[in-house]
Amino acid sequence: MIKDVNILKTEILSDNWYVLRKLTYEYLRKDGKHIVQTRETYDRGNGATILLYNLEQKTVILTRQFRLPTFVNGNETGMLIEACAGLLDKDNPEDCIRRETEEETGYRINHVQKIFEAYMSPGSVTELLYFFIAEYSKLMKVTDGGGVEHEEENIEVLELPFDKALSMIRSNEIKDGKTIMLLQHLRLNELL
Ligand SMILES: Nc1nc2c(ncn2[C@@H]2O[C@H](COP(=O)(O)OP(=O)(O)O[C@H]3O[C@H](CO)[C@@H](O)[C@H](O)[C@@H]3O)[C@@H](O)[C@H]2O)c(=O)[nH]1
Ligand SMILES: [Mg+2]
Repeated sequence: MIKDVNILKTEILSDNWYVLRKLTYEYLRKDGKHIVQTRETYDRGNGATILLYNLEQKTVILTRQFRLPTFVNGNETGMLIEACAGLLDKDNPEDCIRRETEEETGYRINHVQKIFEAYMSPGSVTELLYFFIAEYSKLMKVTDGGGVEHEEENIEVLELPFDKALSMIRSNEIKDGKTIMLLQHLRLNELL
């Protein structure tokens, strides 16, 4: 247990798209000694993610898009299957996820259920991610989705049988943390 954490110095190493900081801080160790350490934090704000599911069809809506960080780290095509997600900007998490759902998947949803929140990479990334689920039906489809044109998001929308999506975790075709957590939540709670 450490306590009395005190930030002594903040340096901005990069402030381009998101912000990379170098922080020097001190804390009180349990033996009473003050320790000084330096760590970097990557701040891209907070985010929200959602899994849309249909009880009758036993299907879920996922997206597929190119993710450069995965391409430079072993993902041959760079394409990643993910639950719909987006950064909060100035919205609250619920408004954000409704907006992102319509932009990325083309479904206009109203009732969303928050299930939990999680730090996804707490050793270096500040982001807190808010997790939601919601039921969808064909009637809620209002556009093709695909993401925001001017941001060149090029998002494909996938409708998959739930069991197929679960098997794609085991086969490593789905290897995005938030997506695995959401699919497992549905199974653990016997929602689908
Ligand atoms: N020009 C430019 N665009 C960038 C850069 N970095 C990111 N972007 C773009 O900024 C947009 C952000 O889209 P969102 O839908 O708001 O966020 P996201 O990238 O889908 O993030 C979501 O998923 C992440 C990965 O799982 C989550 O970490 C995050 O919380 C969020 O839920 C994307 O079009 C992305 O390509 C950059 O350096 N330059
Ligand atoms: Mg997104």
